[in-house]
Amino acid sequence: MWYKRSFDRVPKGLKPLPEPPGKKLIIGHLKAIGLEPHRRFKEWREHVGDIFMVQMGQERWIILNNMQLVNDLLQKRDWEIIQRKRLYAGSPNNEWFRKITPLVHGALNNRRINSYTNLINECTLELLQIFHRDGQTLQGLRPQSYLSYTNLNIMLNVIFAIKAKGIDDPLYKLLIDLSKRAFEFGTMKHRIFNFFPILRWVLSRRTTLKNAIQLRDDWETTVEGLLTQVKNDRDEKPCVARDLLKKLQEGRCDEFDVIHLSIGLINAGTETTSTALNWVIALLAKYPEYQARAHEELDRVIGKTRLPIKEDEPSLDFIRSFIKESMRWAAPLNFGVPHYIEEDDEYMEYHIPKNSLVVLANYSIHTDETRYKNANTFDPTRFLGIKESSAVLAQGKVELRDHFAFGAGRRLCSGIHLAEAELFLVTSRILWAFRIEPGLQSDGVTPTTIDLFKYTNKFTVCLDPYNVRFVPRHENVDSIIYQENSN
Ligand code: HEM
Repeated sequence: MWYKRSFDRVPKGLKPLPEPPGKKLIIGHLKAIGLEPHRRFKEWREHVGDIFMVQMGQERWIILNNMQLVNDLLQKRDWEIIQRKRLYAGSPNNEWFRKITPLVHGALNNRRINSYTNLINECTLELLQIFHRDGQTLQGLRPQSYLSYTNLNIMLNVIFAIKAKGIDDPLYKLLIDLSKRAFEFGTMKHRIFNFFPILRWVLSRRTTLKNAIQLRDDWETTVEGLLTQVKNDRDEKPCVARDLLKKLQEGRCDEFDVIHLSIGLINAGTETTSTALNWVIALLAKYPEYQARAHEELDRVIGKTRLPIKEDEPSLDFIRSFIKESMRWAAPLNFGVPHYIEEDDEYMEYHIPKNSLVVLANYSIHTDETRYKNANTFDPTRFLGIKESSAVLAQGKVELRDHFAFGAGRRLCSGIHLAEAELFLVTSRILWAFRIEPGLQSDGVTPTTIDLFKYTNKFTVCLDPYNVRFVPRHENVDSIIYQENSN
C-alpha cells in the first residue's frame, strides 16, 4: 500500500500524467506493451494524448510522443532532466561525465571528423571490392556482416588508427563478440532486473554479475592492447585515442577514462551505423525507381571516372534526402537512449515524478502526420533542398529538424558527425559502383522478397536477413575501385 501511494502522490494543484489502459498490479504495463512497444505507444497516444506514463514493473517510463515535448522537456530544460540511469550509451550527468564531455566533443567534432574522411574512403573502397568479388552471384549476399565489418573498421581507424585485415581477422571477431555481449545487457531479458530489482537477488544474479564482470575485463584487456599499439606507433597517426592520451599527459583525465571512453565509443558507434546502412541498402533494393534517380544524379554530378568524396555531398541532393528519409522511416533506435529525471518537475500542469525514465518515442514522432505528410510512406524526395546536416538541424528549431534518430538536447549523439559522414560515403560510393538488386531464388530467375516489415527489436531495430546482388553499373567500376586502392 505504502509502495503504491508513494507512486501516486501528486502535489496539490497538479494532475498526474495520463496512463494508458491495461495496467496490472505489480507488472504494470509490461504485458499490455506487447512485442512492438513503438507501435503500442503510437496507438496509446491516440487514446491518452502526446505525453503519458507507463509502468514497467517498478520502473516508470514517461513517453514523449511529439516533437514539441522533446523540445520543451529534453532540449530546453537544464541538466536535471537529461540524466540517464544505468544505461549503455552514457553515464549520469555526474562529475566524471562533465569532465569527459569536452574531450569527447573535441575528439568527434566536425572539423576532426573531416580529417578522417580519407580513412573512411579507404574502408569504403574495401567494401566495394568485397561486393564486387562476392556480390555478383545470382543469389547475392547478405550485406549486414560486411557492413558491420566496414563500420567496425572505420571505428577502429578513427579511434585507434588500426585496421582489421578482413572479416576473419581475430581482432574483428573479438570486437564483434564483445559488442554483441555488451548489447545483450540492453535487451529486455536483462532490463527485467530493472523492472523488478528483487529478481537481482533471486534469479541468476550470480551468473549475470559474473558475465558482466567478465565482459568488462575482456573489454579492458582488449582496449589496453589497442592503446599500447597507439602509444608504440612510430608514425603517430592521428586518432581519437591519441587525442585522449594527450589529455592524459596534460592531467585532464586518467587511464581509466581513456580506456572506458574508447570502449563506450566503439559500442555506441558500431551496431547503430551498420544497422542504419543495412536499412539503406534494403530500401534501395526495394525501390529500383529511387535507385535509378540516385544513379542519374551521380552520373550527372560526379560522372563515371571517379568515386564520390565528402565534398560532393551538397551537390548530391537526392542521395542526401534519401539517407535522411531512411533515418526517419527506419530509425535504428526506436526509443533513442532513454533519459532520466532525478527531481520532481511539472509540465503543462502535469506532475513529472522524479526517478522516471524519459523516452523519446521516435516512431510516434516520425509518423506524426502533422509534421510529416503521408508519414507512413517512404518518400526519399521529402527532404530535397534541405542542405543542412542532421547535426546542424539538431541545434536549431525543433520544427525544422529532419528526424530525431540521433536523439535530442545536450545528450544528442556525440558521434553524429562521424555517423553522417559514413552514411553518406558508404551509400553514395555503393550507388556509384553498383545496381543493387534482390538476390535470386534457387531457380536463378525469381527474385527473393525483401520484407521491410520483418525486423527484430533488439537494442537496435534489425531488419531480418535479406539477400542482394551488387551488379557493376559501368565499365569503369573495376579499374576505379582497384586502381584507387593502389594510389
Ligand atoms: C546511425 C548511427 C547512429 C545513431 C542512429 C545514433 C543514435 C544515438 C542516440 C539516439 C543517442 C542518444 C541521444 C539522446 O540521448 O538523446 C546516441 C548517443 C551517443 N552516441 Fe550515437 N548514434 C549513431 C552513431 C554513433 C557513432 C558513430 C558514435 C561514436 C563515434 C556514437 C557515439 C555516441 C555517444 C558517445 C553517445 C552518448 C552521448 C551522451 O550520452 O551524451 N554514435 N546515439
